[in-house]
Amino acid sequence: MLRRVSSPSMLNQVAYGLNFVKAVSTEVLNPADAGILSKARSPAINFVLGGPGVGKGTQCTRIAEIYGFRHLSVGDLLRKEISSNSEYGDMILETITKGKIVSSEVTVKLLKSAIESGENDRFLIDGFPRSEENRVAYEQIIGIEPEVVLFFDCNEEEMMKRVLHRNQGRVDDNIDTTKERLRVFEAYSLPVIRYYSQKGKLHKINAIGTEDEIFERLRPIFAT
Ligand SMILES: Nc1ncnc2c1ncn2[C@@H]1O[C@H](COP(=O)(O)OP(=O)(O)O)[C@@H](O)[C@H]1O
Ligand SMILES: O=c1ccn([C@@H]2O[C@H](COP(=O)(O)OP(=O)(O)O)[C@@H](O)[C@H]2O)c(=O)[nH]1
Ligand SMILES: [Mg+2]
Repeated sequence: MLRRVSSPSMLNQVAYGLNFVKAVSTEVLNPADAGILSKARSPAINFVLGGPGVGKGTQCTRIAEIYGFRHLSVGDLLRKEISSNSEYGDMILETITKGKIVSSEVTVKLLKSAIESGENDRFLIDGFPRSEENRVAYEQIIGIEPEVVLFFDCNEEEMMKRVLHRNQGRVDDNIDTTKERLRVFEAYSLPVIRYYSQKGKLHKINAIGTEDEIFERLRPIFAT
């Protein structure tokens, strides 16, 4: 169970230059919880990164099914919060609609409970961390080093085309929000990708091709 304290945020949001939505709660996770999952276990974590519409969700579904991972789309976790009328729902909807990044305080809390729930201990975390600030918050609160970080690489024209053809009724799948998501990806997510590249954990995948072709590029990473 996460407790909260009302002291100033332990995450130096300004230092990471994030444009936080003003309405976001100032509550923070208690540092006493940092790095500790409440169940005595050590899950295996893999991150799946890439711009909007690049095919993260599509490939995660396949990898999860064939190689027995639990697929956690952080975007889906946030959308569930909106539809369940949680206290954060309005703020999350506003942030997603603008194509910005939701506060780590909320995202990491949701991710932590999702990791703690269920039986499967091997995770594909899809679409997170989206910024260096997300990454640092994850390290402080969850603290499990990812084994593999996938980066799906694709040109912006193709990503825009895929988003606009996605047809899932998402508030953010329109030209203007997707332009902003592409800008946010470049400004905030690429530094995370560079970080894991420098750590030798990054697997860059060419995301151009058929779904089958891309899955074949992923097999060698997981079929060990
Ligand atoms: N290799 C591919 N070629 C063309 N379209 C694709 C490919 N992979 C996925 N798509 C389609 O592109 C859209 C975005 O895919 P999705 O998996 O939701 O991406 P992401 O999770 O990265 O935003 C979906 O409509 C999906 O069916
Ligand atoms: O860790 C995350 C994951 C998602 N989002 C928000 O949720 C949106 C949709 O994310 P998702 O991963 O579902 O989009 P995709 O990249 O798959 O199109 C993003 O643009 C962000 O506004 C976020 O703030 N933090
Ligand atoms: Mg997705």
